[in-house]
Amino acid sequence: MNGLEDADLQYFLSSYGLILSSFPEKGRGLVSTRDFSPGDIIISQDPYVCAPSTSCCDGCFSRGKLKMCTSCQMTQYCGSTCQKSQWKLHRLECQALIGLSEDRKKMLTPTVRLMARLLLKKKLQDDNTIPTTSDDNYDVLLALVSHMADIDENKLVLYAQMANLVKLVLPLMEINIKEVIENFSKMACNAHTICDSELMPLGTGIYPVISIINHSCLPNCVLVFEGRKAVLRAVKHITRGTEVSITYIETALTTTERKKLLKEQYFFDCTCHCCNTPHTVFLKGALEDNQDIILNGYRCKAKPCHGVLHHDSANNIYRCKVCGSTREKHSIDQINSKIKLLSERASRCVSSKDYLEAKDLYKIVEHLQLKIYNPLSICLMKTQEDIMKILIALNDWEGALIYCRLTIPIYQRVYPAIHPLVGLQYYTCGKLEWLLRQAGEALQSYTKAIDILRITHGTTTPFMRELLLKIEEANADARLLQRKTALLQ
Ligand SMILES: C[S@@+](CC[C@H](N)C(=O)[O-])C[C@H]1O[C@@H](n2cnc3c(N)ncnc32)[C@H](O)[C@@H]1O
Repeated sequence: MNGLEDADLQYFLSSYGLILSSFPEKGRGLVSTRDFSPGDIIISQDPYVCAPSTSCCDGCFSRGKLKMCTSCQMTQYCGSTCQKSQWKLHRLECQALIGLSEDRKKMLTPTVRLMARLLLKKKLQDDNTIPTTSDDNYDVLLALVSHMADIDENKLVLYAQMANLVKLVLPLMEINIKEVIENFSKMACNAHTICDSELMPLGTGIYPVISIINHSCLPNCVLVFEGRKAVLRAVKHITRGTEVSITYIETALTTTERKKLLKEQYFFDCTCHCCNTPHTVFLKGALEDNQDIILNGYRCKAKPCHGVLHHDSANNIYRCKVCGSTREKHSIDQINSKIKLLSERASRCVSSKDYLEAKDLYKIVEHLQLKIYNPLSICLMKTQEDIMKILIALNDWEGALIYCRLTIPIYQRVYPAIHPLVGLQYYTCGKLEWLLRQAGEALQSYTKAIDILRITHGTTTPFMRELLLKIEEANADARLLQRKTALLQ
């Protein structure tokens, strides 16, 4: 990016209270030039390009009733407004898609379509068919990191194959294969998954300014999506001069796992506060231990000890730090092998919608996990979540509520207090309680949900308006119930 464009971008960012800065160990990043409070929108941006990965409207990413583009039969819209809004770009894409054989169409992954759209958008901007702005131009994209030197050869071969496919899709365009390969590697570490309000993935987008934001495992901001628009909100007080950060990964992982994932996908060694400070936490109010061992470690078998086990590699055993009792490594390995096999079978049953079998299998997995892992471990949380989803699919609200409630203490341990997933789990809990006519409990859960989600999601989206309505309903019902009880006494 040349000096002038950099100055344009700085000018654009200054209107949001942000400045583009450079960090020796991270490259570029965004720093606040004013204070932000939790819930404040810092910046929102439409994607340079985006592509759905599931059945949703290509314009607004909604999932209601959709109509297929009659020409290419590959792009869907919720109505004519969305179709018109995308027409300039889709007109070129549509012409290309019509010319493809059915076999080629099948090879068009969302990533390949995203790249084709990127090249088409650049062409439209080069031809002045659509405007170029300081935050919506190919040059901002060119400045994104690609980590080309770090990518392994197999990945590069894959990117080259994908670049050739893009060339086949756009035969009338002059395609620079090297540039497309580099763009694929940029996508891998800069693109964002577009999710709905309940964090279900809908597609992928490239947001050139949002992509300048660096990662922290304990970030001060959260990125949510309103349709295709990415909205960055503060989740903590951010004082002037502080770097804004988001998390690139699911943080319900141990430090070792997070570091590995970030290194593999984003090519950096995370040195955030969370990764650098060995966490000492309290379990059952008394025991202190390292966060990683609590989240992924094995538990003491001796009752009523709640100790976690430390690996004694010299003797190939696990030893409890609290009571000293031991467990053989091979017996733990045996149980883990069973867990793995049963989880795979259960997951296959879910894919084939055999929920009853899946439920039974996951319950055995849970039983085995409880034998070796401590009750706050991440793997147990994941199994309990799977069981909850299956029970919801089976309309077993009571069972689902029990599992939903079981996961909340683990959510509270693995996520920061203001995290969309914690808010959404309270929301699910509230919905189940409401279905079971537990208005008072539902009101409490909805209130907890809204306390978090008003910060992460704001209050104006349809999803949040619905939640606010649910709270009103639950409130009215809970008061009615109170009055009835008072009359009976
Ligand atoms: C989406 S980009 C962020 C912007 C990037 N720093 C730049 O200069 O354009 C992601 C890349 O930024 C760097 N990065 C992000 N967060 C980091 C962190 N916490 N520590 C070190 N490098 C980081 C890594 O190179 C990563 O692949």
